[in-house]
Order: sequence, then structure tokens, then C-alpha cells
Amino acid sequence: MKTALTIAGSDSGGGAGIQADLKTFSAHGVFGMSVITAVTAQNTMEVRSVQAIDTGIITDQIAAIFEDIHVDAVKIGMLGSKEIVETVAASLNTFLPAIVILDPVMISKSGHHLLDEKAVSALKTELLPLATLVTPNVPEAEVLTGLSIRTKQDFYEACISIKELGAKAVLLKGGHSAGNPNDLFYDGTDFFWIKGERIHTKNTHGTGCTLSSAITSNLANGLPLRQSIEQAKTYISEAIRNSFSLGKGHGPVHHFYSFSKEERSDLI
Ligand SMILES: Nc1ncnc2c1ncn2[C@@H]1O[C@H](COP(=O)(O)OP(=O)(O)O)[C@@H](O)[C@H]1O
Ligand SMILES: Cc1ncc(COP(=O)(O)O)c(N)n1
Repeated sequence: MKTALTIAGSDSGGGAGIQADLKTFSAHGVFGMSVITAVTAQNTMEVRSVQAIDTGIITDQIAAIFEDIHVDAVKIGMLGSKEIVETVAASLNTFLPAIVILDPVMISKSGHHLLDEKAVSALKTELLPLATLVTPNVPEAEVLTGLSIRTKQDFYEACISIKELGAKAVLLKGGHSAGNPNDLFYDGTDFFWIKGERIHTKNTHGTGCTLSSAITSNLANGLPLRQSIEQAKTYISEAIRNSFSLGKGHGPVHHFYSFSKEERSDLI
């Protein structure tokens, strides 16, 4: 059984964060583990309050896992503060996981800031260089680069700029752009577009968390990076297509087993 670890915030409403990540890992036949960085009191409409977790127990959670269990891939989501960014970077520098997918979570679908402004520069200097792949959405890529991203050309320029910050590869997600949600990949050599068709729904809570966790799962299962991203795009598109109204705000995407029973037994 392959393993994946999510280092992220808890979403009490279950649509995003740690909860979405673990559902995605399970749906891919990967054994999921979690390090909680913050607890949010959240539902489909709002983030009411956030409690950051003490850095000492974040360090302990990471060490407890790595000192006992082999981790095939790590996904990083909400970190909240500069101190937590630095704590997670220090632990990753100790345990040096082979695969790190960084989703630079900054603002929730409901509009709540999930990362302090002071944390952005630490994220850029300390965490991006450790990432196998970083998966910003357009507003996050604008914060990381200082660019305004509207046109296709802007997507290319933003990817180049984020790659220069030290990540091995970038997937700039197009969910927030007008038109079809096409995502652009860049690894310093090749660009390729991962094309999508816009699904008209307000139930998109957890899309970014789910996409990055699906990529993490595919990499943990041994797929190459490009195939991991393409299959994850299929997974998130189906998950959005099957999303449902739960609560009064942005409902969650639907997680499902993306492989047959036979394939599933091969993974165990
Ligand atoms: N309405 C939609 N229809 C189809 N795909 C979408 C839609 N919204 C987002 N996506 C896709 O979901 C993934 C997450 O993207 P995005 O919503 O931009 O990220 P985030 O959740 O971090 O804001 C991307 O692959 C994006 O293209
Ligand atoms: C704990 C946590 N992590 C991440 C997100 C972002 O997800 P979304 O952009 O879909 O609100 C969130 N809302 N809560």
C-alpha cells in the first residue's frame, strides 16, 4: 500500500482542507496521513474562525510520521502563518521527502484569508524551493509574482516567474479565469496545457485541495508527473460534475473510486 501525507488545515464542513485530501487519497487507493496546521470553523458559506496549531506539535506530528512510516508523497495545503511555513520547511529539510506537492492556499472560496501577508515571503523563499510541483490558482499566482494574469501570454509569464522562485515545476490553474478552466504546466523546459470544460455550478468548494491531492496520490502510486496531472484533471472534472448542494453556500465536490475493484486489489 502506498502512502501520502497531507500537511494542511482542517475544514469542519468537510469540503476542503485535510478532509478533502484524505477523501481523495482513499479514492485513489492510497493510505492517507495528516498533519494539522490549523483548525477552521468553516461551512459552505464562511470561515468563522481559525485556530493555528502550536508549532511544537506540528513539528512533532511530522517527526512522528517520518520516524516510523515510509511516506511516498507529501501534499501541503493551508499553512496560515509565517511561523508555520518556517516550521514545515524546517521539518521537510530534516526528512527530505522525495515528492512534495505545494498548494499555496491563500483565500477560501468564501473569501476568507487563510494565509497571513507576512507568510508570503517565507512561502516563496523557504517552501517553493522544496516543491516538486506548486499548484497556484490565478489570484495566488498574482500574489506570488506581482503580475496581473488575464491572457494566455500572462499564464506563460507567470509560470516562468514562479519557476524562477525555485519550484521544480508549476501548474497554474485556470479555474478563476473567464472561459474554459485550462491549466498551464511548466517545468523549466516544456509547457503543456491541461484542458478542461467549464462546468456551471457554484459547488466548487475544495477543488484546489482535491486536484493537488489527486496529483499527490498518482505520484505516490508511481505514475510519472505529466500522467499524474492529466489523470488528476480527469478526477477533479468528474468530481465537480458530480458535486452537490450541501448547505447554503459553495457545496463540495464528489469523491469517487476512480479505478476498478481489480485495480484496487492490485494496489494493496
Ligand atoms: N467550474 C469548473 N469547471 C471545471 N473545472 C473547474 C472549474 N473550476 C475549477 N476547475 C478546475 O479545478 C481545478 C482547481 O482549480 P481552481 O478552482 O482554479 O483552484 P482553487 O480551488 O485553488 O481556487 C483546476 O484544474 C481548474 O481548472
Ligand atoms: C482548511 C482549508 N484549506 C483550504 C481551503 C481552500 O479551499 P476552497 O478554495 O475550495 O475554499 C479551505 N477553504 N479550507
